[in-house]
Amino acid sequence: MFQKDLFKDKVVLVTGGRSGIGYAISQMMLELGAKVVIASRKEDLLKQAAEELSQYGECSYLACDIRESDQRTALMEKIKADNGRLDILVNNAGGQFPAPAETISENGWDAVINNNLNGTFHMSSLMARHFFIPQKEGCIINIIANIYRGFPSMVHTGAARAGVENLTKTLAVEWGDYNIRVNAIAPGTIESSGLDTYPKPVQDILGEARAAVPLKRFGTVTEIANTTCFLASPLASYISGVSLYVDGAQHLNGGDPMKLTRLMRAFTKSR
Ligand SMILES: CCCCC/C=C/C(=O)SCCNC(=O)CCNC(=O)[C@H](O)C(C)(C)COP(=O)(O)OP(=O)(O)OC[C@H]1O[C@@H](n2cnc3c(N)ncnc32)[C@H](O)[C@@H]1OP(=O)(O)O
Ligand SMILES: NC(=O)C1=CN([C@@H]2O[C@H](COP(=O)(O)OP(=O)(O)OC[C@H]3O[C@@H](n4cnc5c(N)ncnc54)[C@H](OP(=O)(O)O)[C@@H]3O)[C@@H](O)[C@H]2O)C=CC1
Repeated sequence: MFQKDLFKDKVVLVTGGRSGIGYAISQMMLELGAKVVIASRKEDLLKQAAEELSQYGECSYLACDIRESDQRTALMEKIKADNGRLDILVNNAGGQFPAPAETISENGWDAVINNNLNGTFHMSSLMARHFFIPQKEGCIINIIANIYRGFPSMVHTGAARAGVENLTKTLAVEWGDYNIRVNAIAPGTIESSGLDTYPKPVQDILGEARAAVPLKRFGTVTEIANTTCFLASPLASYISGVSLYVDGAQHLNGGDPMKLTRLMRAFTKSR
C-alpha cells in the first residue's frame, strides 16, 4: 500500500517488536526499506523474532527491559555504535493484567505504571537527547490503548496510558523546537498474541465484545502497523501531538464496560 522504499535508510527502534503488534510494525517497516532494531525482555524469543524478521530486511535486536535505566542506555549505545542515528522510535512495549481496582497491590500498580508510563517516557527522553535533538529530526509513536471512557478492569494501565496520551501532547509542543513529531495510536481490541495472555474471564467476553464494536470485529495487527507507518512517514509530516483511535469506533460504543470487572471479581473470589 505504501511506496516500497518509503523508509529507505531510516533507522527504527520498535520496543516489544518480538510479538504481536510490534512484530507487524517491524515487518512492515523492514518491507518498506527501514533498518529495524527490536527490543524486549525475553532474549530467546527476541532473537528468534529478529532471525525471522531478517527475511524482510536488516533487523537487529537487544534484550532490554524498558523499566531498567542501564538496559535502556545499553540499547541506545548499541544503536549509536551500529547505525550512528535513530529516525523513528515506536514505544510499543507494554502490558498489564485485568483486575478489579480494589484487588491491585501496590507492587502490581507500580509494575504497570513503570512499564507503560515510566518506561515510555524514559525511552523517549533518552533517544531524543542522544539522537533526535542533535539530528534536529525525529519521530516518536506511542502505542497506548482505548482509554476514552477510563479502563474498567485495568485502572493501572488506563492511568498510565492517559499519562502517555498527555505527554504525547506536551512533547509534541516542547520538541517541536527540534523538529520532532510525537503522536500516539490508541488501538481498540486487536487480534494479537497479547490477548492470549489474558485469563478466562477475558476469553469469555471476547465474542460479546467483538459484536459490540460498531464495525463488528476486532482490529488486526496489520491495521495498527499501517497506521504506524502512515504516522511515521512524510505523508504525516504536519501531524504531531495527536492520539489516533484505531478501533472501529469502539471508544464511542463498545458494549458494557463493567462486564469484565464483574467477571474478574467472581473469578478472583473463586480462586
Ligand atoms: C477485552 C480485553 C481488552 C484488552 C485490551 C488490551 C490488550 C493488550 O494490551 S494485549 C497485550 C497484553 N500483554 C501483556 O499484558 C503481557 C505483558 N504483561 C506483563 O508483563 C504483566 O502484566 C506485568 C506488566 C505486570 C509484568 O510485570 P512484572 O514486573 O514482570 O510482574 P511481576 O510478576 O513481577 O508482578 C509484579 C506485581 O504485579 C502483580 N501481578 C502481576 N500479574 C498479576 C495478575 N494477573 N493479577 C494480579 N496481580 C498481578 C504481582 O502479583 C506483583 O505484585 P505483588 O504480588 O504484590 O508483589
Ligand atoms: N492487543 C490488543 O488488543 C491491544 C494491545 N495494546 C498494547 O499494544 C502493545 C503491544 O501489544 P500486543 O502485541 O497485543 O501484545 P504482546 O503481549 O504480544 O506484546 C507486548 C510486547 O511488549 C514486550 N514487553 C512487555 N513489557 C516489556 C518491558 N518491560 N520491557 C521490554 N519489553 C516489554 C513483550 O516482550 P517480552 O515479554 O519479551 O518483554 C512483548 O513483545 C502493548 O503495549 C499492549 O498493551 C493496546 C491496546 C489493545
